[in-house]
Amino acid sequence: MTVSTFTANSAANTVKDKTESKKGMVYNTKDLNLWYGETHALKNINLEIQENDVTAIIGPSGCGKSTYIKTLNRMVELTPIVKISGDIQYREKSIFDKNFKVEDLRTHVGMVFQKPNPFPKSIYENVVYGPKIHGIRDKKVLDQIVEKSLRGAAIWDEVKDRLHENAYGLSGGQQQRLCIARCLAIEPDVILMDEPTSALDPISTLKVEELVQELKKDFSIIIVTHNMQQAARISDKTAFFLNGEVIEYADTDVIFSNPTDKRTEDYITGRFG
Ligand SMILES: Nc1ncnc2c1ncn2[C@@H]1O[C@H](COP(=O)(O)OP(=O)(O)OP(=O)(O)O)[C@@H](O)[C@H]1O
Repeated sequence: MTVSTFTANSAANTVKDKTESKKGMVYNTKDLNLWYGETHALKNINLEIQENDVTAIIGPSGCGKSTYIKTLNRMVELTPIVKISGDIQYREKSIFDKNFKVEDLRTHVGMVFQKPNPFPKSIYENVVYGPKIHGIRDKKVLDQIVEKSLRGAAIWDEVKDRLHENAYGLSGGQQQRLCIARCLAIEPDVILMDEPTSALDPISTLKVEELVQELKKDFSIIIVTHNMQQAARISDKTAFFLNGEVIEYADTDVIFSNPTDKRTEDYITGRFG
C-alpha cells in the first residue's frame, strides 16, 4: 500500500498502475473446509476470483456465504471454535502461511458489513481513521484523502458542508456510503461486502449498486447478497452456495439464464430458499 504518499495526484497514479497491472486472479481458494466445532460450514470450496470483477456469492440462509467472505480476510478466525483445512491464496500467497501478516491482508482487503457501522465520530474522523493508523498526520494529505474517498463513495456532495458533524446524524444509506468511503481511504485492492444493502431502502440500495459498478473499475469486489436481482444486475461472476458447497460458479449471465445444475435453477427460479 502507498498511503504514506497519498495525495490527489499520487492516488490517481496508484489507481492507474493498479489497473494496468491487474490481469489475473486476486484470490484462489483451494479445497477449503471450515468447521465451527462439529458444524461443517464450508466443504471443499474451490474458487478463483478475478481482479476487477464483481463476484456475487448467493445461496439460501445458512449455506456459508458470510463464513466464506469472512475467511477471505481471516476475520472468521476470531471465532475460537473454527478449524480450517485447505488454502486461500491472495495474490498468489497463502493467507494461512505463518509468515503472512494478517494486518497486511487487512490493509489490502476492506470490508463493508450488512448494517452500516460508522464510528461515533465525525464524518471526517471516520474517513481518516485508517490512514491515521498508518501514520498519516499531514492535515493537507488527510483533507485530500477525505475528499477523494467521499467522492469515490458518491457521498461528497451530500456531506461536504458537514464534515465535522457526527456520522450518526446521517441516514442509513449515507452511513453505508460513508463506510464504503472509510474503506476506500486505505486504498484497498479488494472490497468484501456482506449484504451491504439489506438494511437500506430502495433508493439507497440503488445508489450503492451504482457505486459498486463504478468502483469495480479500480477494485475487485466480492459481494454476498440474498437479492438475486441484485446479483444479476451488478455482478460479473456468481457463485451459488448450498449447504456449505459451491454448486455452481460461472459468469452471472450463465448462472441466471442457463445454469448447469438443477439446484441452481431451482434456487434462482425461487423453488426454495
Ligand atoms: N459463530 C458461529 N458458531 C457456530 N456456528 C456458526 C457460526 N457462524 C455461522 N455458523 C454456522 O455456519 C453455517 C453457515 O453460516 P453462515 O452465516 O456462513 O451462512 P450464510 O449463508 O451467510 O447465512 P445468512 O444468509 O443467513 O446470513 C450455519 O450452519 C451457521 O449456523
